[in-house]
Amino acid sequence: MSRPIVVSGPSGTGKSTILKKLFDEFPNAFGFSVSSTTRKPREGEVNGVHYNFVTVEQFQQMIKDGKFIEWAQFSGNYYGTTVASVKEVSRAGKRCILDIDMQGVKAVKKTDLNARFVFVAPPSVESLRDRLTGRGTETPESLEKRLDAATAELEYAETGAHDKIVVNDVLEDAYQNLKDFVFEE
Ligand SMILES: Nc1ncnc2c1ncn2[C@@H]1O[C@H](COP(=O)(O)OP(=O)(O)OP(=O)(O)O)[C@@H](O)[C@H]1O
Repeated sequence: MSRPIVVSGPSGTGKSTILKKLFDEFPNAFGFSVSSTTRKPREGEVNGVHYNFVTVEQFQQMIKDGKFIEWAQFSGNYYGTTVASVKEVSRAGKRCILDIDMQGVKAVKKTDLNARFVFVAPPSVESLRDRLTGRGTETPESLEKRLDAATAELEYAETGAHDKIVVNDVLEDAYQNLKDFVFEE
C-alpha cells in the first residue's frame, strides 16, 4: 500500500499547476479522499463518492472521537477529512495526494497515516508576489494576507518538517522533481 503524499507550500507557489500536470499525465494513479459533510446532497451527488453525507450529530460525534485530520464550518455546514477516508484510497490501490496548508501538515503528522511530505517553495517571496498578482485572483488585502501566511509556511519548512522541498522556478524541472518524489516508493 502506498503511503499518502502531502503536498503543501505557500499559496501561489504553483501547487495546483504542478498537480494538474501530474494528474493529466497519470490519470489513474491517484485517488482523492472523500470528504465528510453535513450539507444536504445535491442532485446527482452520491454518498461515499462525492461526499460522505452525515448528520450534524454524527459529525459532532466524529469530532469527539478524533476521526478528522481537519474539519471546518462553511456557511452553516461542517466539512472535514477523516483519517479513514485517506486510508481508503490506499486500500483501493491508488496514491492519495493531500493538497493542504501548514496546519493540515501538522494535523497529518499527529495521525498514524505515515504520510510523506513535500513542500513546494517559490524561488523567492518576490516571485510569489508576482505570481499571485499575475493570477489576478487577489485584492491588495488578500495579497498581503497570503504573503504573511507564506512567510510562516517558509519558516516552518526551514525546520525540516518535510521529506522533500521542490523549488518551483522552472516549471518543468519542478514537475520532474515532484514526480520523482511521488513515485519514489
Ligand atoms: N514555475 C512557474 N513559473 C512561473 N509561473 C508559475 C510557475 N508555476 C506556476 N506559475 C503561475 O503562478 C500562479 C500560481 O500558481 P497556482 O495557482 O498553481 O498556485 P497554488 O500554489 O496552487 O496556489 P493556491 O494554494 O492559492 O491554490 C499561476 O498563475 C501559475 O500559472
